[in-house]
Amino acid sequence: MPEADPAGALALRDLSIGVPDRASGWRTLLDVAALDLPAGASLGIEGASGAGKTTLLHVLAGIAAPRSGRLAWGTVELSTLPPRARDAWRRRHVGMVFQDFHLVDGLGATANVLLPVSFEHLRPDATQREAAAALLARLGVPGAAGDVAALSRGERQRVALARALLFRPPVLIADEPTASLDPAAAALVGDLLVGLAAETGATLLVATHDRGLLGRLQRRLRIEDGSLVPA
Ligand SMILES: Nc1ncnc2c1ncn2[C@@H]1O[C@H](COP(=O)(O)OP(=O)(O)OP(=O)(O)O)[C@@H](O)[C@H]1O
Repeated sequence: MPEADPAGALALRDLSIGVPDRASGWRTLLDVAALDLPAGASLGIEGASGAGKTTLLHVLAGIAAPRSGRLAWGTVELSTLPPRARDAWRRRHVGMVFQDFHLVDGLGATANVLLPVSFEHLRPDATQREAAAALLARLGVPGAAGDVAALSRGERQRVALARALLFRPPVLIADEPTASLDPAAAALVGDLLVGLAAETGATLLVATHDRGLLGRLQRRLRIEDGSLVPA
């Protein structure tokens, strides 16, 4: 097992998370007094629909800002960074996997895996192409050049997983990654997600209702009545 990158250690203090609200201006979804995760750990987050799982993951990924409090990954105080600096941090440190894959139809699997390189306004080099092809082969995705629209849902999620892992990020965040898959595909994607996070030393955060996937994670918390409680 590789040593986990210290950039993947999470520390939250007095964090308050919510969403804009038309009537009151702001609706708090979740308050976290303290949460620490060592680099390389895995955490599952449960909670009823609308509890705030996605909002929490977005804050932890730096997509959205907390209302107040401290959020640090390693030595980076993410909660103090302006949006552009948060985006730059996220591109270098976080791999994201979503329930609905976020693939670009019309492109092949390899091209989809290489999309983060294009987001940096760069052309993928030979090493990156080889890394993408190797990941897809490792994940058992057939026909890397063919249109991803022709792939099964489980195969599409494996392409999304390869894309999240391309830069071997210290943090892997997955939002209901198995929810739209049949049981066999969900089990395979769950195994790969947990296995590859462990193999690369990444800290893994997963919001999910999938009991099988939750059972493979080291720690489980539940959003209940605006707090994070042991699940
Ligand atoms: N940008 C936004 N503006 C206003 N309200 C929002 C915004 N994003 C989410 N919400 C609301 O915040 C609440 C929490 O949403 P969130 O998507 O985080 O929940 P969730 O636990 O992930 O739910 P699900 O399991 O259904 O995906 C919901 O009531 C949602 O409608």
